[in-house]
Amino acid sequence: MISFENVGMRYGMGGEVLSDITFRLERGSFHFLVGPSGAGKTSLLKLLYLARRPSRGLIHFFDKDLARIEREELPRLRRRIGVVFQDFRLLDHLSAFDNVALPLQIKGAKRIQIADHVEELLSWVGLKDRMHARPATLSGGEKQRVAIARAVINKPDLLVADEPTGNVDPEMAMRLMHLFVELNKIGTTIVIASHDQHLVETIGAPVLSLDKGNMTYLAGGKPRDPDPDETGAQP
Ligand SMILES: Nc1ncnc2c1ncn2[C@@H]1O[C@H](COP(=O)(O)OP(=O)(O)OP(=O)(O)O)[C@@H](O)[C@H]1O
Repeated sequence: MISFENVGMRYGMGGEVLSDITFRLERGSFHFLVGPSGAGKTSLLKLLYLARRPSRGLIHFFDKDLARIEREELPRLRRRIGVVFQDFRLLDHLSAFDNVALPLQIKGAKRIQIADHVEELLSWVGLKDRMHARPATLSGGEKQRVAIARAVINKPDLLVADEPTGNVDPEMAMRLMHLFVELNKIGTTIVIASHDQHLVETIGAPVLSLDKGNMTYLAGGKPRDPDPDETGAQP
């Protein structure tokens, strides 16, 4: 579904922050993206959610050559991608409920369906009581859960998440992973950047590993559905 061939990326006139990146994401696959701070994970995710274009190499996106995709076509493609940003990017003037409802409203869903669905999802991520709160009054972990709910509510074709469990406790991290695994089961292709080695090992999905802008290995594995009650504690 998505392939990178010798892709390089730089910011402005700076040096390459990604070099010769080659990999393939099959439709419905689930990968973790790991690597030390500054390795290029967020930069690679930006290419994946079409926020930036590569400075060299070939990217096929939803089986189309990215270089041939017209600028006007990009918003339509972006609507097929759910993104959990590292800094959440919630809309401050909207409640948690309205932030999560937004992708469904844009899609033209009926109000009653939106209400049921948003409530169900916010309850699942433990925010039933905080539904009407504005982002400014939410903790970091609460904001992160709103951001995740907003990214998954639409059942996107591709979900890209940057450290989506960085601000929550191990029990909630497992619960959120369960959400991603369930989404993956119904066909969403998933890429999650994470520093949490325990989580990566517990889920057991294949791993894309970056170091200083180079992809160092692609390890195998099959994502396992975590028990939402699992605490994530080390044995
Ligand atoms: N907007 C930018 N302009 C210029 N350089 C940038 C920009 N964003 C990131 N970089 C540089 O690109 C390199 C890769 O950064 P990136 O944020 O992709 O790494 P990362 O692996 O996601 O790091 P972390 O785990 O700390 O989030 C770093 O050297 C960083 O300084």
